[in-house]
Amino acid sequence: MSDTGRGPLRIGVLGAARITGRSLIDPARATGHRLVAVAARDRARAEAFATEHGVERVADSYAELVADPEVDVVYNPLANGLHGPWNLAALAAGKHVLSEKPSASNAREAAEVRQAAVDAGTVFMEAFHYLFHPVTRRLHELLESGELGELRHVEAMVAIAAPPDTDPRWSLPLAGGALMDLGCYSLHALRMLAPWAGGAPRLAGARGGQRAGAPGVDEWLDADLEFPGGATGSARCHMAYDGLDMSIRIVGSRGEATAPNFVLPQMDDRIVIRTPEGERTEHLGTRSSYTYQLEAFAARVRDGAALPLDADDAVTTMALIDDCYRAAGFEPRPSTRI
Ligand SMILES: NC(=O)C1=CN([C@@H]2O[C@H](COP(=O)(O)OP(=O)(O)OC[C@H]3O[C@@H](n4cnc5c(N)ncnc54)[C@H](OP(=O)(O)O)[C@@H]3O)[C@@H](O)[C@H]2O)C=CC1
Ligand SMILES: O=C1CO[C@H](CO)[C@@H](O)[C@@H]1O
Repeated sequence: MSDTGRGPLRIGVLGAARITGRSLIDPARATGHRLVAVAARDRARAEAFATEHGVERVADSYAELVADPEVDVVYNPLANGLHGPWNLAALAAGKHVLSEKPSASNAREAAEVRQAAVDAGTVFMEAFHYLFHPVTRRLHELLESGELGELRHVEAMVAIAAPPDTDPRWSLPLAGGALMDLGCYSLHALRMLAPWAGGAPRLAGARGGQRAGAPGVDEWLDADLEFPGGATGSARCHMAYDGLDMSIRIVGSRGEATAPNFVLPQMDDRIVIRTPEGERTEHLGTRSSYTYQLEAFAARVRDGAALPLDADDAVTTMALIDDCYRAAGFEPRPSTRI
C-alpha cells in the first residue's frame, strides 16, 4: 500500500488530457504536491505535456505508470470508458486514486472498483470537485440553518455546447453521453441533499434524446427524482446546448437559492437568495474547486481526514446513472477491456 507520510503527494498522471492543467497541475502547484510522472498513448505527447507542465518524468505506458514505486497517487482523467479499468489497475498496484467522473462505465464496474479499493486499503475518490467549493457548502448551510425552510424542490441543469463529433464524449464504446459527462453532476448534487430531504432520492422517471449519428448515445437527458420527505427533484443535462448552463435552484418552504454555476463556481461564484426578508446575492469566492478538492483528498491520504466521497458513493451514483439510462430507453454504458 502507498504511504505518503507527511510529505507532498507524489502524483502520477494517466494521459495527456486537456482538463489536467486546470484540474490537477495548477492545484498541485498551489498546494505543494509533486507531479512525478505522466504516461500517454503517444510518448511524444507525454513528453510535450511533461515539459509544458513541469512533470518530473515520462513513463512508457499507463501500465508502467501505475506500477511506478515512486507514485503514491494516480490521477485518472482518461476518456470515460477507461476510468474503470485503469482505476482497477491502479488500486491493484496499491495506489491511492483520484478518478475523473464518472468513476466507471456502469454500476457493475463501479462495484468492482469499490472491491478493489477495499482490497487495496487505499483512498479512492471520484472527482466531484464542486462539492468542496464554498458555493455548494453554503447551499447546504442555507438548508441546515433553516433559512430556506423545508426542502420542497431542486433543479440542477448541466449543459454545454456540442463538443466536436470526434470527442470521446460522443462514443458509446468509450462510455460517452450527456448523462455520463454532465448529468452525473446534476444527479450527484441532488443525492447530496439527502440529509435535508428525509433520505436518498428515488428515480421517478427519465426522458432523453439520442445524438444523431451516434446510436445509443444521449445528447440530453432529464431525470425526475422524489425524496422520502416529499421533495421533488429534476436532474437535467444537455451536451449540444445553446451556450452553457450549470445552475442549481433549491426551493424551500420559506425561500429559495440559485447558484448560476455550481459545477465551476470559479467562473461565477454567486448565490442569489430570496426569502420573505428580500433578495440578496452572496459571492463565495473564485478559488478553484479543483484546489479545494485536492486539499481534501490530500488530507484524507495523509491524515485520514473525513471525505464525503468514496467508492461506495461512486457505486450509488453509477447505479442511479444506469437506472436513468434504462428509464429513458437507453442501455447503460458497456465496459471497455484494456
Ligand atoms: N472535472 C472537470 O471539471 C472536468 C472533468 N472532465 C473529465 O475528465 C476526463 C477527460 O476530459 P478531457 O480532458 O476533455 O478529455 P480528452 O478528450 O483530452 O481525453 C482524455 C484522455 O483520454 C484518452 N483518449 C482520448 N480519446 C481517446 C480514444 N479515442 N481512445 C482512447 N483513449 C482516448 C487520451 O489519452 P492519451 O493522452 O494517453 O492519448 C486523452 O488524453 C473525462 O472523463 C471528463 O469527464 C473533463 C472536463 C472537465
Ligand atoms: O466535468 C466537466 C465539466 O465541464 C466540462 C465542460 O467544460 C464537461 O465537459 C466536463 O466533463
